[in-house]
Parts: sequence; structure tokens; C-alpha cells
Amino acid sequence: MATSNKEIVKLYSFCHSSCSFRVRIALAYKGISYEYIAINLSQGEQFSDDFKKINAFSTVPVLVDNGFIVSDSLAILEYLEEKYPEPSLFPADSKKRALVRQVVNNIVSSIQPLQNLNVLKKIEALAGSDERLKWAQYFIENGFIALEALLTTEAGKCCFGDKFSMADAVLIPQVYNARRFKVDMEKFPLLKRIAGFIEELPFVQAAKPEKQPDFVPLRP
Ligand SMILES: N[C@@H](CCC(=O)N[C@@H](CS)C(=O)NCC(=O)O)C(=O)O
Repeated sequence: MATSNKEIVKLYSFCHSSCSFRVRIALAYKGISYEYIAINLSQGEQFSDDFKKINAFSTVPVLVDNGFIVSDSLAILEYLEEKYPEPSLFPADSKKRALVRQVVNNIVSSIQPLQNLNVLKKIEALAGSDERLKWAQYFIENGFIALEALLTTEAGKCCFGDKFSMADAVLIPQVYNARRFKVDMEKFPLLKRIAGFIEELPFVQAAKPEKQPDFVPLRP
């Protein structure tokens, strides 16, 4: 469903932010056009007083929908799903929906936060840059081992059968981070295969970091 001309949707985003990438995928999937507002996390723009007025947690993404402000990628994804139900980010079957949420919540709460910028900055300060990379790799690989096992009985071309779901919208940015932190994706053939398929979909292509107006190459 596309937005009407009267709707004004804005997304505060950083090209490399996996949390923003999730939302960009969902917006593109649902055909919702939006204004992109770049917040450069590398330069600390998330800590500016102006941005804190929009999100006191100093994180992206933040969605502004006709003046309504909501942060946190999962809250945004659920909001978009309710407001624009078609095409849906969930399968019809309630058990499958629960499993999609299981995958989503595990990535969102048990993988990404452990390798978020603020955590890695702290690790680097405490233990040096080698440990920073090893830390990120450790937690991504740990999570991917579980996902690879869980999805074995569920996956088709996508995480759940051949239908794109919120699990795919959240997995792809995490695979992007895995590559960025030099995780060997050969260890995860199923996730690699799913990512290979999903990443070619036009709405995922449009949401990729390198397609964003604020793209700059970043260190791993
Ligand atoms: N639970 C939040 C987490 C948001 C988050 O951690 N965003 C990261 C980018 S992916 C961020 O803004 N980090 C800024 C920082 O660590 O200073 C969500 O899912 O949106």
C-alpha cells in the first residue's frame, strides 16, 4: 500500500545502522515513501540536544508520521504493520507468526545490542581494537548458530517458506553487520542462502546502506 500525498513520513536514519536498515526495508516493502533525515552516528550526531528532543535514547531509527514520533525499530515495524497491513510482514498462521517474532526478538534483543556502537566503543576503550572486533564476531556467531538451527525446518527461499516476513527484514541487516565485522558466513550456509535471495529483492536493494544519501565507507 502506498502513502497518499497528504501523508508526511520522515525517517531519522544512519546508512550503516542495522536498526534503521530494518525499517527502511519495511517502508520499501510496503511502498511507503518518506523523507530521509541523516543522523551520523560516527560523528555523534545522536547526542545533539535537538536529536535528544526527538529520541531521548539517542539512537536511530526514529519514525515521524504526520507529527507522531516513535523510536525503536521493532515498535516502528509493528506500527507500520498495523497502519499499512498489506503487504503483511507476517504469515497468516498464528504459530508461524509466533516463530517469526521469535527470530525477530532474538536478533533485536540478543544479537544486535551486544554489538551496537556504544558497546563496541566501551570494549575498545577497555580492551583495545582487536577485542572490539572479536567481541562483535563472538556474539553474532553465537546468535547465528542458533538461528541456523532454528530455521532449518522453516526456511524456503526466505526465513519462513518462500514468503518475505519481518524475520527477513531483521535478518538481512544483521547479516550486513556480520560481513562488516568479518564473520565467516560460510559457517552459516542456510543464513547465507536466505540472505543471497532476499538481498536481490528490489525493495531490499533500495534500503541498502550504499543506496542511502548519507552513505560513507566505514571501518569494520
Ligand atoms: N532497540 C533500538 C536500538 C536502537 C539502536 O541501538 N540503534 C543504534 C544503531 S543500529 C544506534 O543508534 N546506536 C547509537 C550509539 O550506540 O551511540 C531499536 O531497535 O531501534
